[in-house]
Amino acid sequence: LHCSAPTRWRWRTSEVRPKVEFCSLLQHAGATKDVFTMKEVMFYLGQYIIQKQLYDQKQQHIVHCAQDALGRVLGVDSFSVKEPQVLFAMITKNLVAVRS
Ligand SMILES: C[C@@H](c1ccc(Cl)cc1)n1cnc(-c2ccccc2)c1-c1c(C(=O)NCCN2CCN(C3CCCCC3)CC2)[nH]c2cc(Cl)ccc12
Repeated sequence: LHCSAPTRWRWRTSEVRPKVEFCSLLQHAGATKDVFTMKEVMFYLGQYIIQKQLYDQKQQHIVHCAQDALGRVLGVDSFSVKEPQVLFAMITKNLVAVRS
């Protein structure tokens, strides 16, 4: 089990406030608020990646974001969705806990 990934309970209950630029990405994907559960953050990020076609057509678990705001926010040119720990570490840098 990925110890750094939020436990299932925290996934749905604790709320986070994304930092400004990160929040505009989520709103681009259809979010209409500025406080989310982690589950919602991941849902909207998934939608963002799909809408902007950032995933590799051949290897669909690879996301290329060097030319996108997502890359600036996460601080990487690409990542694999098969490395949740790496992903959570990058994403949590852009979140402020609201209610643990
Ligand atoms: C299990 C989940 C996940 C969730 C969290 C983590 Cl840390 C890793 C992985 N996941 C598995 N593949 C994806 C994925 C792959 C390519 C493009 C978009 C999403 C996702 C991601 C979801 C999501 O909410 N996923 C719903 C079901 N997915 C199935 C895959 N579907 C895609 C398959 C490739 C072709 C496009 C659709 C999209 C819906 N949210 C994410 C946000 C980011 Cl920053 C990165 C990845 C995802």
